[in-house]
Parts: sequence; structure tokens; C-alpha cells
Amino acid sequence: MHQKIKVGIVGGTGYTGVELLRLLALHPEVVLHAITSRQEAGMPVAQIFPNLRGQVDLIFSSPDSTALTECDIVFFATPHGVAMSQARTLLEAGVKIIDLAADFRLQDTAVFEQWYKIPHTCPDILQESTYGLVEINREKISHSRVIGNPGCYPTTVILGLAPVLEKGLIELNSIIADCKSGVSGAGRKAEVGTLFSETSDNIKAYGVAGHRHHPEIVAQLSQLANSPVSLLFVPHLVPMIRGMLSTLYVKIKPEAVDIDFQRLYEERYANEPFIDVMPAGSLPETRSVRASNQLRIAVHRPQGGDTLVIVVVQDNLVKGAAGQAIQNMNVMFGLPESTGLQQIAVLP
Ligand SMILES: NC(=O)C1=CN([C@@H]2O[C@H](COP(=O)(O)OP(=O)(O)OC[C@H]3O[C@@H](n4cnc5c(N)ncnc54)[C@H](OP(=O)(O)O)[C@@H]3O)[C@@H](O)[C@H]2O)C=CC1
Ligand SMILES: CC(=O)N[C@@H](CCC(=O)OP(=O)(O)O)C(=O)O
Repeated sequence: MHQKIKVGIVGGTGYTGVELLRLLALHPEVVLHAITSRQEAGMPVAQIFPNLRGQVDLIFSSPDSTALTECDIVFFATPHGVAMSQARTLLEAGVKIIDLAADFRLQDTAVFEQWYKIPHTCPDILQESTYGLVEINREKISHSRVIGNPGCYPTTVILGLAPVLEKGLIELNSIIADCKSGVSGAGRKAEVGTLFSETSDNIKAYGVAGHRHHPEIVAQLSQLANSPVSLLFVPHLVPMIRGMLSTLYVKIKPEAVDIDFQRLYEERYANEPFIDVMPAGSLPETRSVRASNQLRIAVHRPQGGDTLVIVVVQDNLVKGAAGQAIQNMNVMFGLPESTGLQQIAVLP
């Protein structure tokens, strides 16, 4: 009988942690071995999260639990800085790591420190890590033992632009990403800005002067374009719980105006199980991906002009976080990529 993958989760009480639990509880190749929380250590998981009753019989342990070193892989669903503080010990014990925060996303430690305001404590581990966007880095991920799972906004922008950047078809100095996120993107911790009375019946832009996802997106887009890219990125908070919609505006290069962009996107993503290029003329909605690992893209060219408008939707907690992390795990362990990730979106 083959061995199942022993999984640990640090930060099992946050939104991405509980989403990992929801998905991994039914993953056929996984055994949940350890789940940590500082606040809830000693408490049965199913007592805090009744949706997991009968599915997960573990008890929360403290984040320094030795049970983590007995795992094959540990997911960090924690704030920035936690994964790098435990990475070395786990790697020495032969455990692979996927960090859902930003400790292993930015290769330039000066840029990391500028945006996250903490020193990077393991640049050597950062150097061997891989940016976990499977549709771009599949081969490298399959040989990696440390993955920086992409941010939610970056996932939509990078996958929305990869086909045109790889082929050098757009101007690199006028890219605009207008992105909207549901409130769960801000996590489960109590904050005035995410109170029901602050976020419902309201929409607002934030981080216009600068957002920590800007350098992450620019680094990846520049790599795809093989040239520096400039980006205007404006995130918005919208009154829904899950979901993200990004509208991307790019200028087509004069020599590319005759390209069939619909076909280009369909061909680029033809073999990608989690990317759906919508039929010409249609527009994706966030509810069409709710609770699923799908990312849907629509490509438009208003009035047949030289601006391409690309609309991308995903569930920020699934393809934007926990689902993408499990997709990475599947690739790292040589499993079919869709294992445990075939949920259909929930309507309404
Ligand atoms: N929400 C989203 O849509 C996305 C989130 N992310 C990233 O994923 C990570 C988790 O996000 P999210 O689940 O929303 O966050 P939450 O605030 O909802 O949860 C954070 C979790 O981390 C634990 N935790 C907090 N501090 C520490 C610490 N110092 N050591 C160990 N555990 C700690 C908390 O539990 P306890 O306090 O009990 O220990 C809690 O379980 C973040 O880095 C976030 O930026 C990435 C993409 C999308
Ligand atoms: C709506 C909302 O607040 N979203 C978060 C981003 C989501 C996220 O968690 O991204 P990281 O993993 O990079 O922290 C924000 O803008 O800070």
C-alpha cells in the first residue's frame, strides 16, 4: 500500500488555514497530521469549525509542536515572517514547505524588507525557493522543497497577462490593473476596517500610493516579458466575502494589432486544468468560481481599438491562496495536479 502525504498546517484558525482544512480533509492522498494555533491550542478543530465535524478529528497544537517535524509537508497560513522563522528546522527534518504569506515570494531581500518592515532571516532558503504559480513554474516546482505561494492579487494579474507578455505583444510602460477583493482577503483577525458596518453597502480603493503586492507583480511580469515592466495597480475592497475580479488594461504594440488574442489565450491555457478562457464576448463573474480552484479569463478589445481589456476572476481563498497551495503540493509530490481540487463553484 502506498503512503499518504502527512500534512501539517501552521495557522489553522485563519481563513486560509480553515480553507486548507476544508480542501485537504477530502484530498485522497493526504493525512492531516498536525494543525497549530496559539489561541486555540488544546481545542478540537471541529469544535471551533463545525463544518469540519466528522471530517477532521485533530486537536489544535501550539506552533512549536514537534508533530510538524514528523510531516512530509507543512503549509504556513500565517502572517509574514512566521514561515522563515521555522523553515530551517523543518527543512533539516526533511519536511517540505509552502508559505501562503510573502516570506518566499520576493527574491530581492531589500525589496522584501522595504515592504514588510522585517529583516529576511534566511536568504539562502529564499534563494532555493520557487514562486508557486504552477501555470508558469510547473517544472521548477516539481523539484522544489520550498514554495512561496503567490499573493491573491498577483495571481490574477500575472495569469491574466502571461500570454501577451511571453509573446512580447503589448507596451510595457502602460499596464493598468484595477482589482477588487472580497473582505475575506484581509483575513480573520478583528479590525475596524473589516467590520460589517464598515464594509457592507460600501466600496473603496486603497493602497493607491503603494501596495506590497505591487513589487511582487512587477517582478513576475518583468521576468515574463524579459524586460522591466511598469504597472499601475489599484486594489479595491468590495462588499462581498469571497472573490476577486481584476480588470487589466494594456496597449497592443502597433506590430501586433492583427493578432487574434482570443485564440492566443485559448491556446496558451488549453492544457491548464484550472484556467478557463471564456468564449469571445462573455464576461466572468466571481460567483462562477466561488469555493473552486478555477480562474476564469475573458479577453476583450473594445471598438476593435489598440487597448486590450482582460477580465480575470478567482476565489481569493482558493486559487488565490489555499487551492493554489494544494495545487503546488500535488506538483511537488508528483500527483495529478487536480487531485482533491475538483470542486465546482457554488451558485448562488
Ligand atoms: N485571505 C486571503 O485571501 C489571502 C491570504 N494570504 C496570506 O495567507 C496568510 C494567512 O492569511 P489569512 O488566513 O487570511 O490570515 P488570518 O489572519 O485569517 O489567520 C492567521 C493565522 O495565523 C495564526 N498566527 C498568527 N500569528 C502567528 C504567529 N506569530 N505564529 C504562528 N501562528 C500565527 C493565527 O492563529 P493564532 O493566532 O491562534 O495562532 C491564524 O490561524 C497571510 O500571510 C495572508 O497574507 C494570501 C493570499 C490570500
Ligand atoms: C482585501 C485585503 O485586505 N486584501 C489583502 C491582500 C490579501 C493577502 O492576504 O495578500 P498577502 O498574502 O500578500 O498578505 C490586502 O490588500 O492587504
